[in-house]
Amino acid sequence: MTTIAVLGAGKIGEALLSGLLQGGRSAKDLMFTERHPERAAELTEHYGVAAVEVADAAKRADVLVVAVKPQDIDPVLDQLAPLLGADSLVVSLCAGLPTALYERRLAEGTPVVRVMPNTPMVVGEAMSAVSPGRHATAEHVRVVSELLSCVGSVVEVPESQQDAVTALSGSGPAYFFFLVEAMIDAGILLGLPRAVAEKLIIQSAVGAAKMLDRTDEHPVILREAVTSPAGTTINAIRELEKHGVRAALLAAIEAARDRSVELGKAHEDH
Ligand SMILES: NC(=O)C1=CN([C@@H]2O[C@H](COP(=O)(O)OP(=O)(O)OC[C@H]3O[C@@H](n4cnc5c(N)ncnc54)[C@H](O)[C@@H]3O)[C@@H](O)[C@H]2O)C=CC1
Ligand SMILES: O=C(O)[C@@H]1CCC=N1
Repeated sequence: MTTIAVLGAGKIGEALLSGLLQGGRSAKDLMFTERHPERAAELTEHYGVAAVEVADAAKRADVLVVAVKPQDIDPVLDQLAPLLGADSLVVSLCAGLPTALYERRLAEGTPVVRVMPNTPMVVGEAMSAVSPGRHATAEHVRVVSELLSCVGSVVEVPESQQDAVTALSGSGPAYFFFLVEAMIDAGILLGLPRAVAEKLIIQSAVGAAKMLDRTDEHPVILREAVTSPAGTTINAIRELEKHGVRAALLAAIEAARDRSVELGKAHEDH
C-alpha cells in the first residue's frame, strides 16, 4: 500500500487525511508534518495518524503531499532539497506554485505533480485537477489520480490551466457557501426563523447539486424548469441580472485566477 505523508496539516491537509481514512486507507499508511505541535497532537488524537519530522516523512513515504500555504513554501523546499530525488514523488496542492519551482529547488529529476483539490474532500466529494511536471510520468499521474479518486473526482489538465482551475473549483466551494449565506439572510429579511431559513436553503442547495449531478441536464434547462411564465422566479432572475450577478461572478473568478498567477510569480526569482 502506498505510504502518504502530508506536509502541513491545516484545512486542506486535514481534509486529505480525513478523506483518505474515510476512503479506506489505514492510519498506519499515513503521516503528516505540522509546525504547530498543539495542532499536530490534536490531529493525531482525532485520526490516529502519526506526526513526523520532514526527514522521516521523506524516508518513509512514497508520496509527499505539500499542503502549506504558498507563502510558506521556501523553508519546506529547503528542507526537502537534500532528502529527495528521482525515486520520490512530490504532490503540490499549493495555489499558484508551478511545478518548475519545485524542479528548480529539488534534486534534478524529482517528479512533481501539481494538484488543485477543494475542501469537499472531507465528504469524499473533492474536485481535483492534476498536472504532471517535467519529470512526472504517466505512472506518477496514475498513482496520484488513484489516491485522489478515494476522495472525489479527478481530471487531468495541462499545467497552463491550473490558475483557472484554482479560481473555478479550488475556490469554488467558497462561492457556493457565500451564496447560501446570502440566501439565508434573505430568509431572515422575509421574517423566517433562522433555523427554518437554513434548512430551506441548504436542502435546496443539496437538491439542486444532486439534480445537476444526476439528471445530466444543462443548468439552463434546470433553471428554466423552475421559472414559470409570469411566476415568482422570473421576478427574482430579473433582479439578479439587474444587479449584475453574472458579471460579478465573471469578474470575481477572473480576480481569483489573477491572484493564483501572482502567487506563482512571487517565487519566480527563487
Ligand atoms: N483551503 C482550501 O480550500 C484549499 C487550499 N489549497 C492549498 O492548500 C494549501 C494549504 O491551504 P490551507 O490548508 O487552507 O492552509 P492552512 O493555513 O490551513 O494550512 C497550512 C498548514 O501548514 C502548516 N505549516 C506551514 N509551514 C509548515 C512547515 N514548514 N512544516 C510543517 N507544517 C507547516 C501550518 O501550520 C498549517 O497548519 C495552500 O497552498 C492552498 O493554496 C488548495 C485547494 C483548496
Ligand atoms: O484561497 C486560496 O488561496 C486557496 C486556494 C484555493 C482555495 N483556497
